[in-house]
Amino acid sequence: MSAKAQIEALLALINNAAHQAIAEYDKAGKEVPTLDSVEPHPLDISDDTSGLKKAIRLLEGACEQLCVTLAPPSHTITKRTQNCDWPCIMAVIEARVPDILAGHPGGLHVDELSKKIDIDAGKLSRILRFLAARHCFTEVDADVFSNNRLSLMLHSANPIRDLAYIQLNSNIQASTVLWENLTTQPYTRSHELHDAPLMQALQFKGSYYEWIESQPEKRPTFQRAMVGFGQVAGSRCVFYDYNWDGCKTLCDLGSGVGNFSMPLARLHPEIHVSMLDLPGPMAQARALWAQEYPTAIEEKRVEFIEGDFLRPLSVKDQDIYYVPNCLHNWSDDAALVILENICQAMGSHSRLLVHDSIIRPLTRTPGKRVDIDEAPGPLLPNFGIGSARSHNLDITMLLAFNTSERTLDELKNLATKAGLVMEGVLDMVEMCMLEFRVAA
Ligand SMILES: C[S@@+](CC[C@H](N)C(=O)[O-])C[C@H]1O[C@@H](n2cnc3c(N)ncnc32)[C@H](O)[C@@H]1O
Repeated sequence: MSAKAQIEALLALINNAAHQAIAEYDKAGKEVPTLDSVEPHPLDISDDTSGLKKAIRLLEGACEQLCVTLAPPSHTITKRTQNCDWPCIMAVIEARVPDILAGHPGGLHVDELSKKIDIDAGKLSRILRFLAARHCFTEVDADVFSNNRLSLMLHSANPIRDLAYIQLNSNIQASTVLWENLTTQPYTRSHELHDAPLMQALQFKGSYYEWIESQPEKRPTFQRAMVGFGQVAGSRCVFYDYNWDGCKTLCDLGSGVGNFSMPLARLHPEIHVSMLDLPGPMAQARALWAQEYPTAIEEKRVEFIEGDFLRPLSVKDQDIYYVPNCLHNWSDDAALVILENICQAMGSHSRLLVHDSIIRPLTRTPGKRVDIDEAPGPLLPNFGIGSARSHNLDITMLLAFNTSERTLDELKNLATKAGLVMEGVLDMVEMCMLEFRVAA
């Protein structure tokens, strides 16, 4: 296809995808909010966001490919290497600027803001101006800033803020040693968790989870960040897109505080849930459920198990074993041990659901069966920037854990080695859920 034909095709995709996105907002009962709006749209907090996610994946993929095609390459590369979102977002999170502005709906002059947070007004103004130029905060008058749809995501009451904080903190620190980690001993060819760039940067002799366990004050932020991740990844569409009929017992492995288990227990009170995680998260889970869903505890519909999925599991013969966002934290060897432990606990009726981000192929293989969505040409088959989060997560795993996100084939092969057979794949746009049974 010629460049001109590609450009026309991309413009058509952009037009269609934008109209699909508008239709999703309308369907949710309210039209698309303007960027300076501070009222959440029903779709912002909906569990069922697959339609919007599909439209945005196409839109972002096509817009980026169009810009990269038409802009001089020097422009695009320079733009990417001059990314100053990281330090500016970190500064407004640390200074709690969105929290302060929440008390000033008409906006606050930077001189007043500067007095409240003790940061030089001129420097603060430039940081806010940088972010406002990217639609995070609104400059309502010269040097007067107010919150908007994006900046409210960084308010301390929003778990997306915790996700941003955790990711920025670890990625910024780990990035400073990545090159050294890739090229010097003992890190260069190591796949050990304790040799991850972040652990090197922190000079911590252990893995990421040992680091988190060693700092009780960091645990709540991490678990809230996981709530934020579940929201942004649209994980809850699994409640609508998977058939839960017939499930009476479920073991949620690496459950955290129950991002998945609590809504499931509310939607399906007939299911008994066993949550299993390390002692720190389990203590947090008990406290959270006692506060937010005591009925489930009183009715003995939920069990909290301090455990280690790298050891044989005590919870046997469940209808479903559910592993959300966990395998990517482990090397192939360790992930195989986890899968083998689950396989040994499963009965013939049991199903294992692995819910993770999937790396989609960047090449098309004619004749190969495709179990997950593939983008139409001239987009890259993985939707390009439309799938950016899986690749960002892949690099985040490299930085913090020395591990990776996996392709569908890589996950399938690991599970086969563990004695499992894949029964199906649920493509949830950003995440995938793979269903397995024990091999006969
Ligand atoms: C990325 S978080 C996912 C949390 C939750 N499943 C979610 O999706 O929000 C991974 C979880 O695995 C837990 N974990 C780490 N090592 C573990 C182990 N050896 N045994 C059990 N859980 C573990 C962590 O404490 C953490 O809660």
